[in-house]
Amino acid sequence: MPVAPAPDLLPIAADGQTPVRVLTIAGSDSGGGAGIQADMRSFALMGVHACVAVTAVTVQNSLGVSGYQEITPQIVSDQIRAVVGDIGIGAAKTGMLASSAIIEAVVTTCTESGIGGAGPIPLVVDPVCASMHGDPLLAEDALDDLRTRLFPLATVVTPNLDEVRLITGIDVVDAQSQRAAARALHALGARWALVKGGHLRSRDHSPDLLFDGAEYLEVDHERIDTPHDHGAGDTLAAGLTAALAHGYSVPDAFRFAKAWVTRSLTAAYPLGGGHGPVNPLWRLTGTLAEVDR
Ligand SMILES: Nc1ncnc2c1ncn2[C@@H]1O[C@H](COP(=O)(O)OP(=O)(O)OP(=O)(O)O)[C@@H](O)[C@H]1O
Ligand SMILES: Cc1ncc(COP(=O)(O)O)c(N)n1
Repeated sequence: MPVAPAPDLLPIAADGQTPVRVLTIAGSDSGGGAGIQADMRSFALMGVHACVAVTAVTVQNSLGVSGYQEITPQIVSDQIRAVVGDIGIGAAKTGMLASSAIIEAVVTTCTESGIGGAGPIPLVVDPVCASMHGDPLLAEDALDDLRTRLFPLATVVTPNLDEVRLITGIDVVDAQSQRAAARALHALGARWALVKGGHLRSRDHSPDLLFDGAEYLEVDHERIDTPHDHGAGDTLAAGLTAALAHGYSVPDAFRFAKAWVTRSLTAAYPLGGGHGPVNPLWRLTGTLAEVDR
């Protein structure tokens, strides 16, 4: 697959005034490291205006998630309609969706709004099932709706290896099983499947694999030695979403997003007594060229 070099930085505003807009449909993290808060930090630093449809409010810190309150499906749909109709968006992403009822509301509203599927607005689906601490963020009985209702709408799905196991039953341990997982995810209806390698804990690398049903594209990076990787998945998906909103192809958006999250991992910081967040604030003084990609 021929791939143009990923942009070092995304252009700030197409017309010099109003930036490209995106929509994140996700949960709030009170600790400020993942979910909507991770998305907003990255989007702001990528020069993208982010609209938000909140799905749930989690009670969370660096040690874990102790509870959450779902937003009603009607209010989730209303948030999406309100911003798509007035502000207009170039791409959207989903994160924590919590329940079958919220998945159904998101699928219905995205479909009628031209988001994902045959619509003109690309949709990145990060199928969040649990936090990095293992605390559930999706009802068990909603897994099938994620697979059968949301995946067919996805331009790209971005599961980590735990989510791959839940969704496909495949245990990814090496390059061969990572390819098998990508094929299984693509067969569920996503146009592109991105199997993230961050949980291949035994490896000294973190290879991510993208598949469009025909060809594989792997973008790898040496593992960064840090326990502070909270929000890494959201940050990768935010990078994809921003680049897609700018009109980049999925492979180019992937290369940009991988460089963005890698650079944000190198700048991650300790916070509280557990896992600190990845840190896109490097963008204020640094460049993507500072990571070897
Ligand atoms: N230690 C690391 N060094 C380099 N890259 C990493 C590391 N950990 C994760 N990544 C990269 O970060 C991105 C997110 O991957 P990961 O598989 O950890 O997803 P995730 O579990 O959804 O993230 P998180 O739970 O941390 O939010 C991927 O591009 C992955 O390769
Ligand atoms: C609201 C919300 N969304 C997503 C995650 C996943 O992020 P992580 O895997 O880093 O815990 C999270 N913990 N909280």
